[in-house]
Amino acid sequence: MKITVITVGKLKEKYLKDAIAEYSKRLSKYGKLEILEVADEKTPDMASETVERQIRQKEGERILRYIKDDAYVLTLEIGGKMLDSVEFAKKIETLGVQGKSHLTFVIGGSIGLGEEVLKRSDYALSFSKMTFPHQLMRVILLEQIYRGYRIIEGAPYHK
Ligand SMILES: C[S@@+](CC[C@H](N)C(=O)[O-])C[C@H]1O[C@@H](n2cnc3c(N)ncnc32)[C@H](O)[C@@H]1O
Repeated sequence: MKITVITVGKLKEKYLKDAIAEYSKRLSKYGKLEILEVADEKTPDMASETVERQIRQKEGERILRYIKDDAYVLTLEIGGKMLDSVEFAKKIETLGVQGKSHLTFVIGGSIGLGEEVLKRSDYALSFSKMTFPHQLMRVILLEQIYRGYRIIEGAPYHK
């Protein structure tokens, strides 16, 4: 299975880069992983709703260019469906059985995802009602995908 993670903005902190490198290495056993970064837009401190919508739209256009027609798209949304780790593992496994061999996860920028990206989504996935920084969200997502594969193969990691 191929997994693409589309994110907004460049990862800055070394400790996050190290964590991404570690989980990318662990995940390489299970398939091809690619992490794509699209440029973020500068968000003014006191941006109006209209300006924020325009920013989400611009970032969204960049995200959509990276989404392949055959990809099954999971957008990360606070208001999406919450799964526990076993359910998430089952979701990945079931998609594989259904022949969905290319999963694309999309993490929004600091003000979230635009409408057009949400429309392209096949599944809205929530990691809780709490808001996580988008850069940290990458690490949490990769760890959960790795955990999912370990659960699927019955390995002891998730205990
Ligand atoms: C800082 S958050 C954006 C907050 C923005 N107000 C919103 O509601 O989307 C950046 C991105 O991280 C992801 N994210 C943050 N917390 C999340 C959560 N609990 N579940 C799923 N995704 C989350 C989403 O993709 C979000 O677009």
